[in-house]
Amino acid sequence: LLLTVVASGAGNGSGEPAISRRSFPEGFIFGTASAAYQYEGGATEGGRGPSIWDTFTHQHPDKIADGSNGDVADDSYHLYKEDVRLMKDMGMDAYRFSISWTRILPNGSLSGGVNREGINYYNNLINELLLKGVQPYVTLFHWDSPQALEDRYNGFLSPNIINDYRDYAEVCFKEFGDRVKHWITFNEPWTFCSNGYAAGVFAPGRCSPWEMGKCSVGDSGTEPYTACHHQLLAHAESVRLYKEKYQASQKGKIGITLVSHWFVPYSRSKSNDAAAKRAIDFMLGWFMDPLINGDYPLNMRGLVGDRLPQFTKEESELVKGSFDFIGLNYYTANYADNLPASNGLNKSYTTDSGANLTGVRNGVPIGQQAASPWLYVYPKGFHDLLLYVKENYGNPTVYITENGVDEFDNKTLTLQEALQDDARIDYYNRHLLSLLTAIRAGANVKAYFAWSLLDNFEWANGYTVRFGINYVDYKDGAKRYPKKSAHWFKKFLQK
Ligand SMILES: OC[C@@H]1[C@@H](O)[C@H](O)[C@@H](O)c2nnnn21
Repeated sequence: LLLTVVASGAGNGSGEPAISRRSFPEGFIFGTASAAYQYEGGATEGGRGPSIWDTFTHQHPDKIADGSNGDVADDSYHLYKEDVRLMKDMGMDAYRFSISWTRILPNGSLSGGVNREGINYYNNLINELLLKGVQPYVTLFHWDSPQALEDRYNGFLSPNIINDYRDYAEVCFKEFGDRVKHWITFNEPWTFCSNGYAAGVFAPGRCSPWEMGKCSVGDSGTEPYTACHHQLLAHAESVRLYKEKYQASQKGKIGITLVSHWFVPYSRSKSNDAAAKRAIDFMLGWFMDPLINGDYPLNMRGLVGDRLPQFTKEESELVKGSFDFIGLNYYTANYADNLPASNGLNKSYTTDSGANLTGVRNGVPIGQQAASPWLYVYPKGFHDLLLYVKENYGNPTVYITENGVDEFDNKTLTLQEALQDDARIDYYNRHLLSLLTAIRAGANVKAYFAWSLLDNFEWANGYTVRFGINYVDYKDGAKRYPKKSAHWFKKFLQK
């Protein structure tokens, strides 16, 4: 009861960890997470080819809050050893990072050639991690599709990408699989397909003309579903390859990372309960239902109709059960009620669920709003989401692959002031407590990765917000400085 009360209510304010790693089951893994385009920089170094995020930021700087890009970012391409030192100093067990597809295959396809300099970079990073006793958890795709495949056949809108992705994954299994024992095929298909093809605010920036992204091309009512259908099939094909050809000898585990908010009915009514259920089906069920049951949720089938692709019998059997673990990213929660009936003309993923989602009810936010406007602090949602997955999807092995909070980049602060991230300590205190209550209620969670090790390029927000446990001084060679939360984690992680 105490843990639940504290997790849902106040943090402990003092900044001291309310709990520590010793409160968690023996062998529970703690780490930090990152992504190639947000961290590496070296965008044209070492033979790397352009991704759709290079194109998107350079062609549409107006779509990035500060007009910035990942050309240099945190310069982890050169500073990765410093990154490993920081995570080791905190006592982290593992590091989740993504491989840039175009650093390995600059033209996207195997036929375009393997870039040995790219292989070398990731070998150096993996070897440095293992030398310092930190386990690598590798994401194969964190939104940075090869521009060459976008040009050749519209990237994930074409089934051609399934083979190219599988070939790319096989190069990684072959080159790194002797040391990498945890593979994540895709990061958040939901975000890639909704922001990239419905809203049009992320690369490749496609959407219907009336959507907020002001896109020149796209269809928000069909393309999100097509792109993510191909991501699910590419995921399943690469899992089949790993299990048939590599898992026996390499003894690793493979899964996929999904994201979901928790959804609270706006008011107690059957109608709003149903709206909350549609909301989670359209965000989490979109992928969990195929992975667990072999088809999309009934809610989606009923509301999206023939705009939602069909799985063949073989595809359904290939996708169903295609994981050793489910990666889950949790940040926030929304209230859900019903969207007013639409004109039925402007079809879009963003309105198909018929659920109206907001962080505020009668003028009161569901929790403290962070710098990112979509992020409201609601730790109870973490517990409730994990119990929902346990009860509705057979309690699969779950790794929390991201959880975290941001503050604004505030240029009026001194460096010392900018390091005082008490709100982040409170966020982690409360969310780790909530996670512990869920584990004690039977949720099958085996790992937790904090987003993020460093401040980094936050997509359409550029560098205007900071998610790091360590501060990055972009005005001084991306120098790293531990924030107060880094010292908090060092205490929390003491064995
Ligand atoms: O927005 C903060 C972070 C991004 O930086 C990550 O790249 C992305 O995986 C994510 N999903 N939810 N929240 N996040």
